[in-house]
Amino acid sequence: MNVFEVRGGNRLKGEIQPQGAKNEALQIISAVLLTPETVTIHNIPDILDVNLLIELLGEMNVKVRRTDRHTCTFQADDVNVDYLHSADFKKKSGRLRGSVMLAGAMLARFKKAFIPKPGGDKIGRRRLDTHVIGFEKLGTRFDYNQEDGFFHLTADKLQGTYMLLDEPSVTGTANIVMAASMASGTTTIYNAACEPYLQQLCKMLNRMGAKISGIGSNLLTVEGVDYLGGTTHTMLPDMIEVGSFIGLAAMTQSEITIKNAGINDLGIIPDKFRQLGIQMEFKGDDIFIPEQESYTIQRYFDGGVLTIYDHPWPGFTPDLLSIVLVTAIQAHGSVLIHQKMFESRLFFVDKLIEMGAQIILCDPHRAVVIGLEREQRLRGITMSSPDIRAGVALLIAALSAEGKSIIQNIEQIDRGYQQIDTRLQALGADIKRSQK
Ligand SMILES: CC(=O)N[C@H]1[C@@H](OP(=O)(O)OP(=O)(O)OC[C@H]2O[C@@H](n3ccc(=O)[nH]c3=O)[C@H](O)[C@@H]2O)O[C@H](CO)[C@@H](O)[C@@H]1O
Ligand SMILES: C=C(OP(=O)(O)O)C(=O)O
Repeated sequence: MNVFEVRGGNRLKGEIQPQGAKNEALQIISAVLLTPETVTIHNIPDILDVNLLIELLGEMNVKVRRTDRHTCTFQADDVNVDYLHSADFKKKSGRLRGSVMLAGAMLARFKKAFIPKPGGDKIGRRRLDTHVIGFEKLGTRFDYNQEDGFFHLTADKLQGTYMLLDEPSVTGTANIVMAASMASGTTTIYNAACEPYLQQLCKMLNRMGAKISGIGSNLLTVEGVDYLGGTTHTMLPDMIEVGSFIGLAAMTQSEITIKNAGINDLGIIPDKFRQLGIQMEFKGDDIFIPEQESYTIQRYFDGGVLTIYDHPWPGFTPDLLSIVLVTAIQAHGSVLIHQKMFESRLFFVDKLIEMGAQIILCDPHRAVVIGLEREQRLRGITMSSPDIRAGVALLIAALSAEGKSIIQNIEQIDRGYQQIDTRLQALGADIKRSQK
């Protein structure tokens, strides 16, 4: 088992560039199944989840050629649909959430798909109803196998229709859009998710010949086409990494420049960190975060305590709430963190409390952070990373703490952050990966 050994307290300095977006990559790479032609993808993050998805495509007989570490060419001209029945697929696909999105593309092209019991973060119930009901509305039959947790999906033909999604599920919308792109007639998807990940997917599909309008809104119209062709796509910078680096800079009192941050696609993210009192300057597409001795959490106009909560895009992404929470630990003032979507994503605060943070966990969804105002440092401890974002939040806490911390289960961090140890070492962080 790999662990990170962290000695906290160093101020960091320098430039860091975000990787390509993980959650976009999982959609885009699934979409290569929609065409027998070549698809070239740039800025692919070199992380566990994405590498596993690429491996799965290889096992399905998709020709994969890595031209460099972050560029791959895919050609799905001889897909082995039967691989999806194999024990190997069940095992591997169950290790990441993104594998569910193979289904939309498979249905569009082969009228047959499986949704595995998905992996991904164990952060509470993560239902797939929106995906399956959307497919059903397009004319798909499904069979749910209680034993293996697999949905078996088949269709004679996909027929466009109107649908109002039960919730704006990110991977669900991606799946339905991919299936609808090659259905007969027009599909209208209302209450669609509209994260930049999805905007990027829709733009890519349009370049392949799809007819999707309403991109960036919660009302997508997809006119089905018979055939999609090859294309080239470049992933946006990972907005969750950008947010993580902003939080890291504030907690460790560091001066950091986030290069090529993709500012136009960050939505409300910079504003949420500004509400914590963090200063930042946009210089072209870079974000400069100055060293700040202190930062003060804003209050509402009426003096009320600030609440930061998650909401479907363009609201604040749930994937950054753990980072906001940890960043508030050394602020002046208090904030209520309300994680509405996931019911098990806040339990990692136990470790932060053990390190000396002042946090009240009100219930599984809400925690109040009372800032320490840098009057007292956190203490290093041994802890285990429960999910990707909590893992990085703990890493930020450890880098700001006094003494040594050991972070176990770092595979969780590696799922989503590319060589985070070496990249942070380059900024002056004392972090070592070792086997225990
Ligand atoms: C691979 C990938 O892209 N993963 C992201 C994707 O997961 P994923 O697509 O799995 O998440 P969903 O958007 O389906 O929703 C996540 C959970 O939140 C609940 N829910 C969703 C929408 C809503 O308005 N209210 C609500 O309560 C759902 O019931 C579900 O349990 O989107 C999540 C929500 O942004 C992110 O945390 C994940 O990082
Ligand atoms: C929850 C996340 O990922 P996944 O959906 O892959 O588990 C995340 O990226 O924060």
